[in-house]
Amino acid sequence: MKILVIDDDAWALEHLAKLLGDLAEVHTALGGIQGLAETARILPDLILCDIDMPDIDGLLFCRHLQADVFTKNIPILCVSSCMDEGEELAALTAGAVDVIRKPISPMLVRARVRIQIELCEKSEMLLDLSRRDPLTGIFNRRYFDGRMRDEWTRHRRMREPIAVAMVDVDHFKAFNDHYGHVRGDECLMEIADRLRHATRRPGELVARYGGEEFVMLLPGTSALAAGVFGKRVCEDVRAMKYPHARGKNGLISVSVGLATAVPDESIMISELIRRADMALYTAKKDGRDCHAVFGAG
Ligand SMILES: Nc1nc2c(ncn2[C@@H]2O[C@H](COP(=O)(O)OP(=O)(O)OP(=O)(O)O)[C@@H](O)[C@H]2O)c(=O)[nH]1
Repeated sequence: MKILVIDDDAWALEHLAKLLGDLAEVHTALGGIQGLAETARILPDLILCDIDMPDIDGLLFCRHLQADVFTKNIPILCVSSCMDEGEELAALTAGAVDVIRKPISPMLVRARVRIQIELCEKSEMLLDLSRRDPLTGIFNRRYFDGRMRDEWTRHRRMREPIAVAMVDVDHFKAFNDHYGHVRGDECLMEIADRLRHATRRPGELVARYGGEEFVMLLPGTSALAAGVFGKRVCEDVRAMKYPHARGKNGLISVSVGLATAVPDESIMISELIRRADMALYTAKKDGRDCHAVFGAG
């Protein structure tokens, strides 16, 4: 948890930093301009900002942060030496979450900062929960969709290939029928864990797409590299040696369909996913426990 304290008065700055030092990692900035630079550099979780500063005042500072998508959600506690109701309202309207009065009461400042830290931690937890699949703990489809959109735009700009792998557990209905749903759930958790370990490179991601189907996002991956990846995923799951009485060779296995594209105006994300799905269908038709790359013969 990083707190940035901004004040044009060096003494007040040091006093506040000392007061909060045991609650979080405290950074300081002398004045609004330095405050903006420090915000961009460290992206703090919480900011305490004096209102009355000669370069950029606290209200303008709040508006700057509100206007930027990367900083608009950082809570700002404004510190004011003015007892004016109008200024307090202006600060709250500009985006501050609360206003602290100078001369500060150390106990009240600490209590207010603690509340904000707790709120930050709770919203971080909720954000994480909203991104995850409750059974397996890996990312869910909604998070995958968002990341895919971001990566698609980035790859389009860089004119680089991006690949998607659809991974489907083989004969899973038979697994459930034979061992029951609880064992089925346990099996999905183990497979998710194995797939998570298979995504090693930065930017790679695995998500539960639904039911017994997983999706993997592979940035900067050509068709050739996608094929190598698909083969390794099948091998990794095979190596689990997870018993499946009605599976191929008595073990759990997966089929993997992959598709790759350099994003441009001729193709949409949904088309890439459809191609990966078609490749998955090919892998199932080829006998399962194998991979297929769309368009690769
Ligand atoms: N235990 C458990 N089973 C699930 C879950 N989600 C989906 N399933 C089961 O997964 C099975 C998927 O069956 P099918 O779509 O027929 O596919 P399959 O039996 O794996 O056959 P192939 O894909 O052709 O190899 C169904 O029986 C679903 O009930 C889950 O969260 N937990």
